[in-house]
Amino acid sequence: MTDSTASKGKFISFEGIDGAGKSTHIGFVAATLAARGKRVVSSREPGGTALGEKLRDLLLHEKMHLETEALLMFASRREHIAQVIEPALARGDWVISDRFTDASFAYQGGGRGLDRAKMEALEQWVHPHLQPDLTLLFDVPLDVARARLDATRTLDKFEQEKADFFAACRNEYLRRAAQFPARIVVIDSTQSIAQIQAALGDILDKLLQVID
Ligand SMILES: Nc1ncnc2c1ncn2[C@@H]1O[C@H](COP(=O)(O)OP(=O)(O)OP(=O)(O)O)[C@@H](O)[C@H]1O
Ligand SMILES: Cc1cn([C@H]2C[C@H](O)[C@@H](COP(=O)(O)O)O2)c(=O)[nH]c1=O
Repeated sequence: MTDSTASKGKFISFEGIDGAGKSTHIGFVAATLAARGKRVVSSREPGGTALGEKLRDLLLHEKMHLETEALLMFASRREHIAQVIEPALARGDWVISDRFTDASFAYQGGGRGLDRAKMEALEQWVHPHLQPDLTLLFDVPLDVARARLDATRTLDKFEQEKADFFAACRNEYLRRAAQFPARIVVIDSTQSIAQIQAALGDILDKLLQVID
């Protein structure tokens, strides 16, 4: 949970393996919150700042050592937290981030095999007192995600990975959902977009009821 003494807004992260469908729903969640009178800041990782977007370009297109990749993800995150997330929460705005630290555990940890303890050390260093209030984990079988990706785009470095990489990412996401059930809500992303939006509406209603 966010540190209530340091922040007044709420922080929602979107997660899932590439092609799970998370980005499709960010606009819907932002519009739902805005209709309920919340000021919303939408952002993404890696990225979200001028420097973070430069790091994103490197991360998504250049080969690099696994630990360099993990460190650059957290470098982008440090900048994102300092420049975007913390100021927005302090103003009372809601922050929606397309990925946050669960992605590092899933991709660099699960997918690439980086020791979880190293990731935990980076997390403690970079954001010891900040966690999303809610994480929406869009979960789909690998073949569904792959078919969605193949239908739509030129693949980046991560999206070109093989099925066993994404299986390990997905397992780590689901392991974390089991570890943090109060924060991470798993959404069956094989459902239609309309069904998912109905489920998201219910989740947001509950979150807003707790607050209002
Ligand atoms: N529930 C759904 N049913 C059918 N198609 C979907 C669904 N959700 C998303 N899609 C389609 O799948 C494709 C990938 O969706 P999207 O870009 O949201 O995935 P993503 O998880 O954000 O991927 P990435 O993390 O790689 O950006 C898009 O063409 C989108 O329209
Ligand atoms: C934050 C973060 C991201 N990644 C990977 C996951 C995706 O393949 C890309 C981001 O692309 P998206 O389509 O915009 O989601 O980066 C990662 O490996 N580790 C991270 O911490």
